[in-house]
Amino acid sequence: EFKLQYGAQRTGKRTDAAMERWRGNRFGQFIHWGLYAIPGGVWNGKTYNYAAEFLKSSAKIPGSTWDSLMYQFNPKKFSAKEWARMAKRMGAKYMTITTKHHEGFCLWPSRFTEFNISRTPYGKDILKELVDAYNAEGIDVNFYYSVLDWHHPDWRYDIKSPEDSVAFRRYLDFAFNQLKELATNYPTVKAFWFDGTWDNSVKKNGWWTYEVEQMLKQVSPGAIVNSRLRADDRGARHFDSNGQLMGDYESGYERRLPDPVTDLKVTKWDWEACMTVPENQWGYHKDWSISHVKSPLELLEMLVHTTSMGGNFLLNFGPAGDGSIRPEEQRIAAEIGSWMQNNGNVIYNSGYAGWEKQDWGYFTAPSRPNTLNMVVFNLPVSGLLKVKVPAGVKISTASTGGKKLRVEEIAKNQYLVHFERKWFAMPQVIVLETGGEGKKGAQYQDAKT
Ligand SMILES: Cc1ccc([C@@H]2N[C@@H](C)[C@@H](O)[C@H]2O)cc1
Repeated sequence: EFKLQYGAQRTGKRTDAAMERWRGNRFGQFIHWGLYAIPGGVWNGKTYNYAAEFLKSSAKIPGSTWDSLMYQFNPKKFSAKEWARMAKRMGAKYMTITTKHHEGFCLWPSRFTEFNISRTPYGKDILKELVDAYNAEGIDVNFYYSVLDWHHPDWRYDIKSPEDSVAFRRYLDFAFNQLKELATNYPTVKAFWFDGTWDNSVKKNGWWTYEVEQMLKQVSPGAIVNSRLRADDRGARHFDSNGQLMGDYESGYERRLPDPVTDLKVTKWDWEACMTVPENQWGYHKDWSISHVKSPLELLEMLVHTTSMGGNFLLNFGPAGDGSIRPEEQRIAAEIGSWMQNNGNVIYNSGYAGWEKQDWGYFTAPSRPNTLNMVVFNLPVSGLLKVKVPAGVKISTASTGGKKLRVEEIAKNQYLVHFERKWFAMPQVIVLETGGEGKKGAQYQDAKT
């Protein structure tokens, strides 16, 4: 055990109302929007295949050239209300917006840098427009903030000299002030999503990450921070040197999900996975033909998979420089939304059931006791859905769309739910009622071999 000053401040899940609301929201919309959306991955007629929000580095663009994109930022098609309505139709309960990505450009009129929205032709406070529009739709807003800042002269990747220390301390003060400004000026914001904290400079300043967490929770009671903000006294990140999760939820799953059989450890804490629609594009890229683009159903399965393991799913949208949402993303919002309309109850306020994963799909446990959801993605040709129950649990009924299904106990703690043998265009939900005692195991004999 290490004696830590800046390690985990709590063990176990937070149980306060703000965290229960964040947990119950389950499904969020990530939005990456900044100057990078203007070139959209193309520079001087050349398409760069790496993530569009990294174009400055992949195309080796000088800082002054990149920063002058600010004078072009004037999204004629931007409507915060339209974005919020689309997110509402999709069934998102929260939205996480990049207030400042690695490029350092701020979507709000920050007092601490000129590199912000007020100096663009657009001029207005985009963050306020988004917070107001999404909150008006009943959707919570969270802020993404990149500690890594390519624009700020005092940013350092590592601390190699006394000058680095002095400069980086100025940078940490700047970032602290910006975060306090965000928490103060946008009081309805519920959570802070930190990124760009992997460099040695931040790892050597775990104290600062601890102070930021404390400040945010003082300025904004109930505020939630992700584990990615945090480094401890010894530079350990996400989990402190004693293995305790720092921050309020684990945010290590980026473009990947935990395995429902081998990664069940994640069910012990709150966590969130964030996901791109293409293989690796967070900001708007003009050419999506360069990689696989996930379909609405692939993404819907990821949402259910995540819920089944007690996590939140943050699905990314990258609006174009003119503020429009590309057709692929509109279709995703519409198709996922059509299913969530009727089946959101298997996602919202639902989580890990603790039952063994089966091939046909996922279990989710609603807050109602003695019921369980089966979300079927892979219907077997037999139409028979295998269910293994924890010892002593009995399934009393199974129904889909209010219609009862035959439930057959075939071995100790094992059932088959008899489902229809036909093709379905969307995942099917079966509600199980449990309770009472399973039949005594006596009638099932183990083979003597
Ligand atoms: C190597 C790497 C650095 C930063 C990222 C950023 N984290 C995601 C949440 C996006 O913001 C991406 O730009 C991704 C990969």
